[in-house]
Amino acid sequence: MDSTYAHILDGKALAQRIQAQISEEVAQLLSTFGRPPGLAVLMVGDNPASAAYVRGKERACAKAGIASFGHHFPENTSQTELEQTIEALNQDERVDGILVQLPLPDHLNAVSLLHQINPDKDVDGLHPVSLGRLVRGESGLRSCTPAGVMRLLREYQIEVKGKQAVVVGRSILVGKPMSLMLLEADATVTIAHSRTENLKELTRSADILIAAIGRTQFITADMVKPQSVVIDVGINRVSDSSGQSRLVGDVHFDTVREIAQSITPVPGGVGAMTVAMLLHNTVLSYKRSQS
Ligand SMILES: Nc1nc2c(c(=O)[nH]1)N[C@@H](CN(C=O)c1ccc(C(=O)N[C@@H](CCC(=O)O)C(=O)O)cc1)CN2
Repeated sequence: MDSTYAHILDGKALAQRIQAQISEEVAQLLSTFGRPPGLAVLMVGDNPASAAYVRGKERACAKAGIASFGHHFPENTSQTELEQTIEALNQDERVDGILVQLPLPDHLNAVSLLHQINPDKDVDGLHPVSLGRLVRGESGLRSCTPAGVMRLLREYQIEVKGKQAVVVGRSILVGKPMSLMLLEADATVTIAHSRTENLKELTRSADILIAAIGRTQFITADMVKPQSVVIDVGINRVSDSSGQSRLVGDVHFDTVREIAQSITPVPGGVGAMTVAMLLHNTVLSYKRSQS
């Protein structure tokens, strides 16, 4: 590796290692308790990106020996039908985890559906009870993407305690839980967003910068503190001049890697960790139901 470039935090390789460990654990749990952990995924419509993520989750479950129960609904499905399905899954003893793939079509109320999931099966960590446990620092199911970031930082032995962390983005899926998890790990946390004034001043103060703003290559080298850790949560599909499409993050990787100490790539960084953490949460929920 050229020493002037940042160290690459390889989420894909780490996710594969975690998933291999989960497979071994699932085999043991199956022989002890006589059934595998189960994950139900609800998907509405045929958004191609969501369909690809759901397929990825189902493939990962199959590889780990986790039973997956796919519920794929047409675009015009009603709120009531989804509520009834969630209620049935809440009662289903084969199902340890339930998730609603986001985003949902506009006519559906995602928040109300997420509230209906039994918090003990909330493997996406998006139910108010799960988020409340996070706020209080109690153990519980943590949202997958920020949990994946924390695991990456831990595995690469990146010190979080006492560091200045700036999270750019305030979504319920990433920005808010990410900030709370960093706080839980004793970082000094600032949340920035699209309305933040003097954003560059803030991001340049970050020892750990989390980009989760949903804007293609928004974080440029002049916004980054030299020798900092840059975590890119963005996933944006772009087309080049020849019409070829590829994924890029919220960070301008080619320039930022010249000044950061460590950086996650896109693809191959945080995204892969999301699925590994989902499997982790499903197994955690299963083990709790057996004890
Ligand atoms: N209910 C949920 N909906 C959504 C979530 C979520 O955590 N829960 N997150 C995203 C999408 N997502 C999982 O659902 C997800 C995103 C990215 C990846 C991933 O593996 N990315 C790879 C690239 C994959 C590719 O080539 O397309 C990477 O970054 O390396 C997995 C899952 C929104 N919805």
